[in-house]
Amino acid sequence: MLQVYLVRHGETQWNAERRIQGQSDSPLTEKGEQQAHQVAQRVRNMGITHVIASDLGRTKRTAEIIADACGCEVTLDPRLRELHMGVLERRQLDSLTEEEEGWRQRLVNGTPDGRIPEGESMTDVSERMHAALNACLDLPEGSRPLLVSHGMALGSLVSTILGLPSWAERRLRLRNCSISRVDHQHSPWLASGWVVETAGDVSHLDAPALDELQR
Ligand SMILES: O=C(O)[C@@H](CO)OP(=O)(O)O
Repeated sequence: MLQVYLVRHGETQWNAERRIQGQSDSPLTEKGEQQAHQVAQRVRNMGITHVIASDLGRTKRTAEIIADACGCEVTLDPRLRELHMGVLERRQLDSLTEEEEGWRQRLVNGTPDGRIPEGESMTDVSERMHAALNACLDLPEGSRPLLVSHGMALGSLVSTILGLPSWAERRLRLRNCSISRVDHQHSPWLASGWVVETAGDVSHLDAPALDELQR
């Protein structure tokens, strides 16, 4: 049975400032670096064979710290990027106008194909996340990959595996450097395909950062 670990990157400067990142980027804070080391300690003896990360700086840095501890290389996969948040990227959440907040709400509350102008829909992000996850099925027998990605991207993946709409990600708390795990099972009795083993585990972190959108 293929087991795939899913890790959200460490806290960034803009997470701490409640600034929307999407496919824009900001560096890990000191706390974010510390969280990445704590995940690395947690997974270093778990037999991870591949560390695959979104190509944004915050995920790359988190992945490097984890890969270093696991003795593997980082591979980049742009399909693991965060949802593109269009014209609202780089903006501070509390500075949004009523109209802008409306775009964001329509997106997170599941208006079909809702998107921020110039951004992606939740369906777009969950489709590319599933493609990246399914690519793990082509790895050699016995592989145990760990993917480093983002809050909404991972949330939409886990939600849709559960059979929920992609915007159910708002109901999942995937904090910075949380670990989730999904397994691919073949079973004549249970559901075949991807199943969720764990979501949002932060027991390895001494001080979980508060998610910027959940404070
Ligand atoms: O892009 C962002 O601002 C947040 C949204 O949840 O995602 P992440 O910090 O996981 O990249």
